[in-house]
Amino acid sequence: MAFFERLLNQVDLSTVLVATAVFLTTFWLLQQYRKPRLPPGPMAWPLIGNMPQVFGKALHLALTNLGDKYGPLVWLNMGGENVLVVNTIDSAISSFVRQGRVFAGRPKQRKTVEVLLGQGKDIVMSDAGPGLKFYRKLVHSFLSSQTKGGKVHLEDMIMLETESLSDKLALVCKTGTSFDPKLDISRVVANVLCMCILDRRFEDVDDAFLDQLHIIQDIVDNIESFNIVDVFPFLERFPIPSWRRFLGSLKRRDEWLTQVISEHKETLRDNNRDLLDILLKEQQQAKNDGDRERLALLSDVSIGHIVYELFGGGIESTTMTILWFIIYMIRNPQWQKRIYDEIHSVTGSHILPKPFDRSRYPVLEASIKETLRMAAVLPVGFPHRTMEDTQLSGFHVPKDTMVLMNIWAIHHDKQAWHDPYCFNPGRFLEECPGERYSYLPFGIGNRVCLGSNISKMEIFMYCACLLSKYELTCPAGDPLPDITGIPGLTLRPKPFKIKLIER
Ligand code: HEM
Repeated sequence: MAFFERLLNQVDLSTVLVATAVFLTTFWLLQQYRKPRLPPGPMAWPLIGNMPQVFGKALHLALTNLGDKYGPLVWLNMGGENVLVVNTIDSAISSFVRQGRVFAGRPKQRKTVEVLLGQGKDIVMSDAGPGLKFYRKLVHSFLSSQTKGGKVHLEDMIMLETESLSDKLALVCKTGTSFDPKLDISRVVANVLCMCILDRRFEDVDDAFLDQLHIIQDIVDNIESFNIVDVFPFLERFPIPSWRRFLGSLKRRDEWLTQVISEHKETLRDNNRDLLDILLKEQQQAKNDGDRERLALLSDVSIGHIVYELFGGGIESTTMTILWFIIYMIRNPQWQKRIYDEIHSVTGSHILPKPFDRSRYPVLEASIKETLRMAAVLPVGFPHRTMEDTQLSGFHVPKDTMVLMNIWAIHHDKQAWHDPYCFNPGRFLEECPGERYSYLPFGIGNRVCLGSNISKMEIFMYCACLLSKYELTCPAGDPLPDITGIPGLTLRPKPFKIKLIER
């Protein structure tokens, strides 16, 4: 005791305060050192997090700006949810490929998705796991069997639709009128997917087709923008107009699918007409085997979701790509002429290329690749989720983090591309040596797009059809079509009209 009394008499108050401050600072620094280091990002506000940094702006552009400031990985908090943004090809490979399984989850479901799926399961919104693996394998093996060379069926389907597009273009060109190409393009895109998946096609003016297009649009709108019911689920009992409209669309989708599935069941034969036949036969097999697990994955509702997702998702992204191609061609007539000359030097006349001959048309192929780079139709892909705690480039990434692959930023990375905002198909023609392929329009890793090959074939044929006979222009007096687009889950071009001039 005497020792402490003597010590206290010798030490003045300021010394005690300094020592305490040093102790607390050291303790805090040690705590910080031991705490897992998260990727860098802007400071988050209580409750709203980093909403102000992205609110009211196109998401892909806001995230790209943050990437310029904070680097390849950006950490955000969106209304309480951890979000990691991946802005470069190297970090995309490190996460989605090298740690493919960990980064393959999908975010937790919200009310819109719950209602969209009902009792069923699907591919796009399903978490990684044996069910998803089973679905992906089935769909992948079917689609790749269709898109490999020598499959007369798919080639015939695409040629048939190309001819129907060609007839339509000839008709419009003859009348000399300008027109919005969206409906004609989406119809031929839809017909190939629909034939492949459901063995049916839509006629030129078909109310059933228009109805399905509206339903798809409504579903996409509701998924991409939070419906008020997602925020306050109890509101689903109230007559909120956007929610009622969404439910109405789902009812019409379900009626259509029930009809298509029951017609297929009644006419099921040994040979497979389409993907739906394959899924229904798998269902039958699971019943025969008494395999309850597989049967649960193959309920009519789940089969309906899978076919509708492939059909709806495929139409939207493929159509948007072709519309962007038209826009870039109108704005860059020198590339139109090069493609026209290429088609004519290979086929020797107005004859169209064949879907499996893409390698013979490098200029057209390069222009399509450059369109996919510039437009980045799915600018931030579909959100992923980490399935467990992990490390990425020396940073800690906790389980259940939402991960956004910023395809837009990767496609416009100044380190990888010279003048990235300039449309230049020469990049894919070895005319710009040294440019790195910071390029993943169809995603990468375990959740990579399942329809890339079929959509590439469709895009190639319809773009060839447009350019093999006509010069694409905008109507006299109209400004050039805009390249900023309408942001959302997909980046859609603003409505525009074209005029065809026969060459
Ligand atoms: C130009 C056209 C297309 C583009 C740019 C595109 C792009 C993409 C992208 C970026 C993803 C997200 C990958 C991820 O989550 O990491 C995706 C997923 C997907 N795509 Fe495509 N896609 C196109 C056409 C199609 C077509 C025609 C189909 C169907 C036949 C299709 C079916 C799917 C499916 C089912 C998924 C989800 C895969 C999963 O969640 O495991 N896509 N696509």
